[in-house]
Amino acid sequence: MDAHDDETGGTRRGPRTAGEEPPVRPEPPLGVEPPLGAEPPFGSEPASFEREVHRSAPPAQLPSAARLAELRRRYGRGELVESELPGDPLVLFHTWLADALAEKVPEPNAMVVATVGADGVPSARTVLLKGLDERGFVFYTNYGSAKAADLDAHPKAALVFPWHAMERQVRVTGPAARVSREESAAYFASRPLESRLGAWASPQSQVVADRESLDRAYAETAERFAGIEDVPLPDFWGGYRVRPEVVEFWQGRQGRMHDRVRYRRTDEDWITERLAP
Ligand SMILES: Cc1cc2nc3c(=O)[nH]c(=O)nc-3n(C[C@H](O)[C@H](O)[C@H](O)COP(=O)(O)O)c2cc1C
Ligand code: PXP
Repeated sequence: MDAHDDETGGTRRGPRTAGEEPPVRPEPPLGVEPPLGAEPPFGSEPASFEREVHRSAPPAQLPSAARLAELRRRYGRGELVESELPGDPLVLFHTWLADALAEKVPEPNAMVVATVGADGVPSARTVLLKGLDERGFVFYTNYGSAKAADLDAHPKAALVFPWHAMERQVRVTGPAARVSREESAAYFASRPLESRLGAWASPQSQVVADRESLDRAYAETAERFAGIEDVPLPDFWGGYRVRPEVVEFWQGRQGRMHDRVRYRRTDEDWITERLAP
């Protein structure tokens, strides 16, 4: 069964009909993900990124403004049909996440989290969604980070799942609160050792002298916990849960006449509304 035809998903996908233009350019094949845990160990020779991007000459031709202006994609993979939408936005979210996983969207659980600082300035950055249930969307971070300071000042967040390959976007807004220490500890214990050491070693969002000082901090942390398998949860690290109050689903359509459906939480239920694209 085509995942988009799932009745609970409220979305449709079908072949292009006669007379429709083909996409401007065929999509390149998606990269093959290495198996989990296949990354080289911390401190080993980095991937070719640094050599290729930072040490080589700049590309002969930078994209011109005109070329940028021509970059666009014509959407038309699916549609959102109100009569088929589930009453609970999390049901639809799960369907869309499953679709993104099935299509091997890279990092399908990556989401942009926007926060507002005490000074009213917004900030946004990518984090990974690590838990989801009726209570909300969970991510983990350093409680001394800039985003944590923002959430201390304004405990509300906006999330964006940018599933471009699916021609889909999901937006979520709601209050954000720290998860329990037990929940953070359970998640922390599930992380690879090197990431647990990294959490201890990195004063996230602080200015540091140079790369070497970070590497030194990591090496000192590794030494401090040498032989200890159960590296404990730092008290400055843990999760946030964003309780969805508004969830908007966006499906790209032709002519920029996209489908947008917004769910708004009421005392006992959800209201759905269609928004203009
Ligand atoms: C794909 C991706 C996933 C990331 N996941 C996380 C995450 O789950 N938690 C986190 O603290 N930072 C994560 N980061 C790093 C953040 O984007 C950000 O650089 C860091 O949290 C510091 O943000 P802040 O200074 O605004 O607090 C991720 C970055 C990328 C590109
Ligand atoms: C700094 C940082 N903390 C936490 C995470 C969350 O992911 P994980 O728990 O899988 O390392 C990431 C993911 O890139 C990250 O970069």
